[in-house]
Amino acid sequence: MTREDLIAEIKTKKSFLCVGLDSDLKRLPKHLLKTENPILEFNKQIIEATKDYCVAYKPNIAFYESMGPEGWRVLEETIQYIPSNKFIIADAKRGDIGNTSKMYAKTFFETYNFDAITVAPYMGEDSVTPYFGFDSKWVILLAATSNSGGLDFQYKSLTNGKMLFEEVLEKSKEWGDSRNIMYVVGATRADILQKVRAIVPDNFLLVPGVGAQGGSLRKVVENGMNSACGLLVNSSRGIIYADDSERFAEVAGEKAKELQQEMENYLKEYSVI
Ligand SMILES: O=C(O)c1cc(=O)[nH]c(=O)n1[C@@H]1O[C@H](COP(=O)(O)O)[C@@H](O)[C@H]1O
Repeated sequence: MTREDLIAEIKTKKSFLCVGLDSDLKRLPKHLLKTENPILEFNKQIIEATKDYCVAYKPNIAFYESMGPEGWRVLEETIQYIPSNKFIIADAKRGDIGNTSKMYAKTFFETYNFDAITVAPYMGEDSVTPYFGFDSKWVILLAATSNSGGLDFQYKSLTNGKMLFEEVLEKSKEWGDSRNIMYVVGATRADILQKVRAIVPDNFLLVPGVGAQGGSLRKVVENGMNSACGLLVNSSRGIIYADDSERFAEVAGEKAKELQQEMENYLKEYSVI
């Protein structure tokens, strides 16, 4: 999906919500366990219930890989089920030497037709640039992650005075631009979003960490929204596991709608729509 199409979808849906499909057999509503393919059934019902309120879906690959070949089949069928106007992110957090990265890119962009993949930048330029040879596909580089361990390296100062996450943003601007790179900045890191925006004013940011991890959507918007919105805010557990009864999909839809309505207000407040 192109940047123009993504922005158009955000304006049409009045939403910058990404629903995370971190689908775990252990957390599924019990009645689904009787169906032939519980995870696929769960995903389909979640997608049906949330598709009017979001612009993106983010299957976290670990949840599918962990099931072996059957997990990859469920992943493929899930992607096929997602409506074509949605931005689909492979949350795979890959990163390797160039020829291996190229194979990861083929896997997620060609074999599975994702729009974007999350990539760890630690191995540098030649580990990231192989993802750029694909039309309308995106790299989402980890910059300032939402987890507590994110503080171990990402905020350390380098000899040039910059923090490591700032260096990731600066350096990666030499590799791509706002048409093919997004950055992960956790909602729990809203305090550094202004620093992020000073370096990458135009790029989209993937912001996980609202809901279950406690990040504030308002703070994210105040510090990170730009004139094209520039944000995809993810919630996984807060939506998909909001209820574990037979009403789980309905409740997931309600949770997604609540976030969409808050987002619509911000999009209006910041004159994006
Ligand atoms: O790349 C990500 O999506 C990601 C980066 C990050 O810094 N923190 C983070 O939580 N994530 C992912 O975002 C999702 C967050 O899930 P919830 O906390 O359940 O909303 C999970 O799939 C995480 O793997």
